Amino acid sequence: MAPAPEFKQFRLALIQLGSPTGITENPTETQIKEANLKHARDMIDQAANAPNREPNIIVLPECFNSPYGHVHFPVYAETIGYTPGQEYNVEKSTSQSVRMLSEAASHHRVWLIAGSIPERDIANGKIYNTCTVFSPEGKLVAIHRKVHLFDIDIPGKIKFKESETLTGGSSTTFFDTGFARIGLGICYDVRFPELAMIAARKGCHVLIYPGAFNTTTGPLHWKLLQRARAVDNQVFFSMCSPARDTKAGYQAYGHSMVVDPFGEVLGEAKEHEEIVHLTIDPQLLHAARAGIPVTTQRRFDIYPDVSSKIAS
Ligand SMILES: O=C(O)CCC(=O)C(=O)O
Repeated sequence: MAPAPEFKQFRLALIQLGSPTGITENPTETQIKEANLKHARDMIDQAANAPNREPNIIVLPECFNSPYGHVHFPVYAETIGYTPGQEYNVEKSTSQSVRMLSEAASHHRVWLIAGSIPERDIANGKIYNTCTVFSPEGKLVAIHRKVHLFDIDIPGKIKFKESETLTGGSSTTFFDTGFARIGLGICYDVRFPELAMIAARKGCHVLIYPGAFNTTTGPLHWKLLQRARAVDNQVFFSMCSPARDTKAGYQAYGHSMVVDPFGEVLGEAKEHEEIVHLTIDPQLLHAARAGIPVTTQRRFDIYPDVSSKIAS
């Protein structure tokens, strides 16, 4: 593994994306996707052009091009065809989302962590919840397929079963910029500390998880989990949500945020559409690690089985 780049100060913008307005009544799926993509593009422009706060990284939320729900994933899924470590030809991509996102990243010369979209793998026919990452040259440089599928049932509150149509990814993902190593996850992945821990051990300074919690588990755990992952690993931790749409079948919690390596919330949106602009200062990471040196105090001798299933 290549050494992590030196961690330098940079600016981050989280787009808490709302639903597009002005869609015709009873729109087709094609019209909904086109409106979602156009709205995302407009908001990327807005984030990139913020005076005196031009970001180095822009983040979109989970499932930004489709409604959120297992019945929608197969309908909205696009084929990407990315192989890690191999050059990807965006011009030849059949994914309209990938083409739009690449153009937006290169137009603004910005890193783009493009939330997630439903992805169909042409080789096995399976559908994944996939985050794509674009460099300031518009190159697709990484994808993360949501590893842990959101299958929950809280009687009377919320039942959701992504596994009815989705398959979980099978790798941890990070990528290097000129100013930080960034680790990725998607939403429910935040509940599994091992994923964040592995990314931090591999040298990630900042972990970014597009997400879409709901109005039941959001108030309970959204902030708690991000603060926990930040403190466990002494890294910056951020999740970017869609804005809450009270007319949608699935109401996202909102509250996109960034937590620093001490566990303090650096910035947080409310429920509506909003762009959170923040500066990420490496000094906070260095100060947390120097003052509370857990990163050098670990007792690997007593927890070698941390990532193995313990026989019952
Ligand atoms: O973990 C939760 O409570 C919510 C997860 C979620 O909404 C998702 O994975 O999409």
